[in-house]
Amino acid sequence: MKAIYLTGFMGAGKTTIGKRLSEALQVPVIDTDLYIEEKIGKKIADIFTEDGEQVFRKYEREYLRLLPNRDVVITTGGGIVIQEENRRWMMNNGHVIFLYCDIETIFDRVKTDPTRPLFDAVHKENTRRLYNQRMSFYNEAHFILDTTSKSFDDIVNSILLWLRSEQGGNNNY
Ligand SMILES: Nc1ncnc2c1ncn2[C@@H]1O[C@H](COP(=O)(O)OP(=O)(O)OP(=O)(O)O)[C@@H](O)[C@H]1O
Ligand SMILES: O=C(O)C1=C[C@@H](O)[C@@H](O)[C@H](O)C1
Ligand SMILES: [Mg+2]
Repeated sequence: MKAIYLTGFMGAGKTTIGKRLSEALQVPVIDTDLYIEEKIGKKIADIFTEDGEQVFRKYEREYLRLLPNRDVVITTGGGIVIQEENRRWMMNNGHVIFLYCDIETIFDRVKTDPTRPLFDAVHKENTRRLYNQRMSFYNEAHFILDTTSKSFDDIVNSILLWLRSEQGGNNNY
């Protein structure tokens, strides 16, 4: 099976769905944010404050290429799609699945959280702007799934059905 890249805005459910999907498919899951934190030995929030967003984006771009591209679920950072070369890499190397979620639902899901430096739950207009700016990038996916009012089980089942159709109807993904 080609790698599955789960994309979407902060709070869209990438980590939660990625874990369940990896269990269903019996392949490992790798989270790009956690991978960077382990390799650099710093929390994302500290990379942003100490080194700046551009340095984080460089790590994101470089490490994406080092990850396996078969038999794996990769849950990506919410901003991975802003770099064109990342979008191209993922589209060429795996199944890109965009977990869409309405922004107001995202505000309900994600409260103020210091681990997400770009998520501003106080000045919501900043977060809405970021969300709108990125939408066309997220939409460049192989499969777009609206998760807004769906349960975790429904989301995972929809992805499995789509994967099966991509593989010509067999279950070997
Ligand atoms: N479909 C859903 N229904 C209800 N709650 C959800 C759904 N998807 C995600 N959530 C909740 O929203 C929160 C954020 O989910 P999660 O951490 O999986 O998102 P994420 O896309 O990985 O976010 P980030 O980009 O910030 O890492 C969690 O508390 C999760 O339980
Ligand atoms: O949406 C974003 O730009 C980000 C999302 C997180 O997953 C982290 O990758 C980081 O906080 C940046
Ligand atoms: Mg996550």
